[in-house]
Amino acid sequence: MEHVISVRNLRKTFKDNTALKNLTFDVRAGEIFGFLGPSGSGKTTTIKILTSQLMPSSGEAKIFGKDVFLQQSNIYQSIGVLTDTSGLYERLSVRDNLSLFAEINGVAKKNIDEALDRVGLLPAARQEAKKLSRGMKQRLMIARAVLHKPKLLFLDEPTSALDPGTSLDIHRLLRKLNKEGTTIFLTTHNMEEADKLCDTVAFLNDGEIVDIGSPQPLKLKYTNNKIKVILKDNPAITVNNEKADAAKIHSWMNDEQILAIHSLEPNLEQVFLKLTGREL
Ligand SMILES: Nc1ncnc2c1ncn2[C@@H]1O[C@H](COP(=O)(O)OP(=O)(O)OP(=O)(O)O)[C@@H](O)[C@H]1O
Repeated sequence: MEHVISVRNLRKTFKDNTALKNLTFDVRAGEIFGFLGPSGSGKTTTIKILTSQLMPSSGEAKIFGKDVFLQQSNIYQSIGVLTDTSGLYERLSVRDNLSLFAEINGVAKKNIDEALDRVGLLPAARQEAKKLSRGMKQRLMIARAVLHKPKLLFLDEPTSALDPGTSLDIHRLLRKLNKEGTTIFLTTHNMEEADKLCDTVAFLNDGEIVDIGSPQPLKLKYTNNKIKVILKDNPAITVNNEKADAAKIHSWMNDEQILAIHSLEPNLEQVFLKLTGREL
């Protein structure tokens, strides 16, 4: 499998503060990769290094097989970066925002309407940016990041300031971009978002990856192997998912007592807590 991002023993120290300690991970072509961690764990520092905005103290970071620090000028052709919603020209229209951005960055303008269409903003092309909702602004920022059709898109907390409905909208958009072939690297501290969107998640704590994998296997790895049974005349009863407790479930079933059975598989939030002792 082709690796779009390869990071080996990456370390970043700011004076006496070690923000990243020996990070090692790979991102496969075509996946949505979630970099999860609480505030201060090193997510933005990692994105900055991967997008060659910040030098690491040591280690190696490659994008499309090329070292990000040796090939700086080429890297921006294959990546798109969205770090926050600042930097829009409030008084310009949606289309003119992209047009000016294209001019400043030497990107062809022919893709503007296609980019607006991809993010569902074509009908709003003439609207002034300052009149857009937060979600629409975020879409415009995404359109800006994908204007040159990058194969890899970096998103730092893409839904952090959005309400749940608008976040869902952005999730749908990211899935669409991913289906069209864009590999996505996103940071978030929203575990539900990561669970729904990501093919792979890496848990970052204090500058270290404490576990990495697909959400479902990760949750199963840390499951406590319990099942919750809700009976007609009783509160919920927790039993072990083991042979010894099978007879109990069988007998409740025979007596038509069972209203519902739930596995007690942990969510990613609980997995993180189990791994680090820290909430997000
Ligand atoms: N320019 C800097 N100078 C000094 N320390 C820094 C600098 N940038 C980041 N740090 C420190 O590095 C650590 C990681 O910060 P980083 O911004 O990468 O975390 P984060 O996971 O992105 O947090 P958040 O979710 O709040 O954005 C923190 O302790 C932070 O204070």
